[in-house]
Amino acid sequence: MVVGVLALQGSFNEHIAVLKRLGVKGVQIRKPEQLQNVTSLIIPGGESTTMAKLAEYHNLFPALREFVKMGNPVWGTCAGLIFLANKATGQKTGGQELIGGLDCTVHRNFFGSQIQSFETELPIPEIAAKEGGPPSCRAVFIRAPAIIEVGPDVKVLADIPVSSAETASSSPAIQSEEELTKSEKKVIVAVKQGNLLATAFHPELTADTRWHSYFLKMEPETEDGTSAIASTSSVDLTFTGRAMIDLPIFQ
Ligand SMILES: NC(=O)CC[C@H](N)C(=O)O
Repeated sequence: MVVGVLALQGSFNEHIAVLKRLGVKGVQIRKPEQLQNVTSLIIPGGESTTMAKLAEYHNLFPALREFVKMGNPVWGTCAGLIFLANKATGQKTGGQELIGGLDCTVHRNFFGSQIQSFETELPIPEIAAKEGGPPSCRAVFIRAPAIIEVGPDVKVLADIPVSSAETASSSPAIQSEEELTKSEKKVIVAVKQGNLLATAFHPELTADTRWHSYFLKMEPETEDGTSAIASTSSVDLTFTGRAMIDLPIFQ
């Protein structure tokens, strides 16, 4: 199994390192033709406008849209979530190109700027049910987006009460209460739609490999019907200390 990781900017090496821990090869993707050599793709966090300009420069958008349309498993983390969304609000002047495919509206910097980055314990019932381990994970939000509207075929995997997102209520990014999802003023931070997975936070910056393991199982099964990798229940799930929030890759 070979997983592509879009390597234009951002935390692509961190994703490749987690895949390696799970015994899976991750390859950097910078050119459209490289997508032919992989069956799934991770779009990492970074600076989404910069990533979009680089993707345009390398003429990657048509091939990325085709890759999504073919139903290949694709996981967008943070900026990668923005790439996959059909609609993004809070964009920079002039906007940014999106791949689309994920039937949702994302707010690009919902929680505010870099200094409003935060970490929180996030309940992940679906992931814990499938991957074992604790019922929550340490979620690292860096100048994070959030999903403010989802279509009927989108399954919510995690959300957080806006109040618990520390600065969210004072974040300049929120236009109005109406922008939030209707249910108890929660904001959605992880979804799945068919073979598309999207998280507003960075599992690649923690020691918890369950999100990667969950994504890999979205891969086609092997000939004998087993999943392509073993479960991660034996993996040490303790958090490896302070996340790399100030990394330049997220500036
Ligand atoms: N950590 C991230 O990927 C930040 C994404 C940021 N909201 C942007 O649009 O650039």
